[in-house]
Amino acid sequence: MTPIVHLASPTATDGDPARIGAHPRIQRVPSRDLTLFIQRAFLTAQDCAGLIARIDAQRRPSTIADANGDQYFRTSETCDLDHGDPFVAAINARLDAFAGIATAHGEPIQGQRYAVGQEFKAHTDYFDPKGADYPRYCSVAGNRTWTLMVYLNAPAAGGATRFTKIGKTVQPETGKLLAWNNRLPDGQPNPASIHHGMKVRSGVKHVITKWYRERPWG
Ligand SMILES: O=C(O)CCC(=O)C(=O)O
Ligand SMILES: [Fe+2]
Repeated sequence: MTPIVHLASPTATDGDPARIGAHPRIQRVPSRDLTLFIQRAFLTAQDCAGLIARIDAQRRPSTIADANGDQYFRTSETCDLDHGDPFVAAINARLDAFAGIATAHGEPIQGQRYAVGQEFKAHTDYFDPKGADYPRYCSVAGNRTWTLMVYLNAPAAGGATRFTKIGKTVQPETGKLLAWNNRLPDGQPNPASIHHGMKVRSGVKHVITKWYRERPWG
């Protein structure tokens, strides 16, 4: 079990790279074009196992916005984690504390599961403001701002995350967190945040994804 830690909920509406960069054991990926942080062992193996069990119990086919005609663009499965579950709520509080962003600005955590051959081709997490699905996904809460993603395990082969524009590939590792800003300093979407969840070659890969919004969610 995750110890119950009472974290003060942050009040900021956006992530602050200086604050995130000051966390212990944090690494910043050198890039002029993207603010991207890595922290190994953000979650324990026990936390990860608890999340994997919940994801496996509740999964559905993953979806994308702005369908592009490629039915193999995102072939994984997704789980909408239940935030009424105290275990999930505790992990959510830790993600918010890490991001330094008010809980109200976060979407519920999702789990993603990739079997052999499954992937999520190169995409951005923000919604294209000119895309047909933008009003549907963004009219209330605005666009996505920061992404936090945690690998829950390391598949036997494959499943890296490749940031194609900045030329950085991150290997899955149990409990390793990635955090990046999907926006430029002026608030516009940052195309250099494009990334590819590469095919799993052997084993199964699980991650959680946590997205923050410009305005409160829901
Ligand atoms: O699984 C990965 O490595 C990337 C996942 C991802 O990019 C997403 O869910 O938006
Ligand atoms: Fe993504």
